[in-house]
Amino acid sequence: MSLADFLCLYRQGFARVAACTTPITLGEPLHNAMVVREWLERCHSQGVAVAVFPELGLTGYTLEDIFFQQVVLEGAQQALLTLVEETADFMTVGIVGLPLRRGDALYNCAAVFHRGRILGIVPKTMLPRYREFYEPRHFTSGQGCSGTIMLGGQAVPFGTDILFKAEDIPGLTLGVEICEDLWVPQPPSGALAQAGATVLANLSASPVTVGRAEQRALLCKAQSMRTASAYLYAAASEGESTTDLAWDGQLLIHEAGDCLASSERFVRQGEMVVADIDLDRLRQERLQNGYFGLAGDDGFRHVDFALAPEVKDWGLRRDVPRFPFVPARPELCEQDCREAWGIQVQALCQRLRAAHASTMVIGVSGGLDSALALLVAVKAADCLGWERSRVLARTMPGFATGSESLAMAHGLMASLGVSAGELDIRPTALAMLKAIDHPYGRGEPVHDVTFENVQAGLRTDFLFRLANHHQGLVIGTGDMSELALGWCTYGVGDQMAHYNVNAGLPKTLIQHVIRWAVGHDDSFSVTARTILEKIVSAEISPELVPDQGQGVQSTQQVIGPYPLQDFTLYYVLRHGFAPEKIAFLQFHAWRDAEKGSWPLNYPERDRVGYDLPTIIHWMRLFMRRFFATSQFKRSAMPNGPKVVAGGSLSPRGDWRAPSDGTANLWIAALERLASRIR
Ligand SMILES: Nc1ncnc2c1ncn2[C@@H]1O[C@H](COP(=O)(O)OP(=O)(O)OC[C@H]2O[C@@H]([n+]3cccc(C(=O)O)c3)[C@H](O)[C@@H]2O)[C@@H](O)[C@H]1O
Ligand SMILES: Nc1ncnc2c1ncn2[C@@H]1O[C@H](COP(=O)(O)OP(=O)(O)OP(=O)(O)O)[C@@H](O)[C@H]1O
Ligand SMILES: NC(=O)CC[C@H](N)C(=O)O
Repeated sequence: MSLADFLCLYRQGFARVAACTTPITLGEPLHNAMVVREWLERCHSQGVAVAVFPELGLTGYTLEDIFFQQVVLEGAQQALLTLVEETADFMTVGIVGLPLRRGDALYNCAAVFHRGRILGIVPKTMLPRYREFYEPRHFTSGQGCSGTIMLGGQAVPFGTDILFKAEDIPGLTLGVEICEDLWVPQPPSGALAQAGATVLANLSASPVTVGRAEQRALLCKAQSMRTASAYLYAAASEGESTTDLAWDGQLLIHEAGDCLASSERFVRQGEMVVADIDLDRLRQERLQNGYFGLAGDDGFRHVDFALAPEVKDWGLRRDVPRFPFVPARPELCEQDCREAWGIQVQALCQRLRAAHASTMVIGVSGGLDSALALLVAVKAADCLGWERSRVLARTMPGFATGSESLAMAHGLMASLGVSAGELDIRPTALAMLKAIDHPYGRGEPVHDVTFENVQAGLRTDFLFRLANHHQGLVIGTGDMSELALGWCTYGVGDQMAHYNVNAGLPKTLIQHVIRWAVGHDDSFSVTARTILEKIVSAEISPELVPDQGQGVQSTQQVIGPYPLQDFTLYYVLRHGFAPEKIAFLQFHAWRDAEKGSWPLNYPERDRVGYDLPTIIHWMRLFMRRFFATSQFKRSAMPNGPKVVAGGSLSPRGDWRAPSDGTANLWIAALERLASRIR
């Protein structure tokens, strides 16, 4: 095992796929086959596992009654055999379209071939006969077909019940359908996917009309999402007859609802799109929802082949976002922020009404999380028609509170028109430290976890008693990343609240939601905006340990950079990926600060890269804290809404796990990886 293994996409649960459209000459199968051969050679040299070409591409789709001419049918079959022979050295599985006679019926077929062998023939099921289409005049539907066909003296599997499985690439199983098959209420690919096909290939000859490109994209996107699969679509282009129609050669690759690649249309001389699909993602998705792969005796035939890709760094032809919780595209980021904000406010309003609360109580530190929670509280008050003075905001300086934070907390509270106040926790904290005989109580500079938690605990204590006193609810501020890492003080501490509006938001999203909210809500003043901009730009710190020349206590120096930890959280929580896979993705996303896009407004100074050892270092810490030491805090966490599609950590919702587990398997996997790359 080496770095090349680690970097090889085929060792990390990916497969490279392609959709191609080639120029054809109507009724000249051998010529067309040799063009396909050239494109397959390109696919092979780029490490492509599967390449799909258009419907009836060896002859052309628009031959009409010429399909009944013997020389055409014999020529097509011969062209296929020649193509298969001439591509025998290629790693790529080719899928081409041609008419094939079986008995006394003619079928519109897809031929699937690999390393000199025809793996199977799939006939088209749904034959359109409306408007511009006349397929039943020439072809018989393959519905229910399950047999063989003689090709080049060999019996080849023929039917709509075939799954093509790469025995050496876990999760790479191919199912095939043809054009109209996708346009019907129940496309054959639905059953193919349920029986195990993860990659669905569609050979198409779809004449272009105004608006049809969007319809095709919609169908491909929806089918890939519904079937938790990769959907490859290749439409016919130049060379098809324009007697009554035109041909744009649209190419699409979707994965579970995401568009990974799409082509220019109306190009000449053919085109191809390539993308690396995440087979692990598809398999994990299926494992979680339980609708797939019910049994081996499902009535489908399985044709196995060995892909045998060369093990090397083929690169990764796929965008891996740095921030899985924060889209880099500004309009998508805006959309997510608007949704998150709406969810937080709606959820809080409902709880306040149901609990017949008279006030909201919140501790405001001058930091990021309490700033967002305060904004949400203010907005909920506005929505419920409450005076903002019913939001009881308190800043509570402790032993390490900086003057900047204190000033920002006061400024923020004042600018929002809430009922603001200051509660100095130091005398009570000192009394408590003395009472438990802590060295700090005797004047010694001992700043251990007890010292920290006494402060965090007393703040919470004050807030809860204030809430009792004013018939209020304590609004929690802790975010999802802190919950993932156990970065909060349990029970009598910031882990507890009556209702936590931030529990579903990862730290990397919070700054964007704050920016969005103040930018889109006129009820927040210019002063509030200016203060919030400063809060968003400040170093993240719990301010529990005094600065003694070592600088302000930095959260990310202890628990790692939040961008990396949120990245790991997303893939652990949403996809259940193994550490090595997450490291591979993280490496691609974060290794080069110059490459890829950054979210709008992301500070220049934070645009950094991380090498693999650093990634592994922080992932080790994540795995230990997430799996071994912090679940007990989540198992007892207060109510609060799920916000992001990546998941939530509620023990009543997305994440149910034992409070006494271990992280040994994850740590061991990371140790193995670390020793390989050393
Ligand atoms: N499985 C389990 N089931 C039940 N209880 C378990 C347990 N494992 C440990 N425990 C108990 O829990 C204790 C540990 O939990 P806890 O008392 O919370 O203490 P702990 O997690 O050790 O400390 C809290 C940490 O969070 C940081 N913090 C606090 C507040 C705010 C922020 C912020 O930036 O937002 C950060 C703070 O700097 C400190 O490092 C253990 O000492 C043990 O007594
Ligand atoms: N000085 C303080 N005054 C009032 N409340 C505080 C103070 N310090 C902490 N808190 C409360 O405890 C919570 C956790 O503290 P912490 O400082 O970790 O979070 P934060 O300042 O809101 O945001 P960040 O984690 O980004 O610094 C705060 O959100 C706040 O509700
Ligand atoms: N060749 C076909 O089956 C084409 C029919 C399909 N409805 C389309 O327009 O794309």
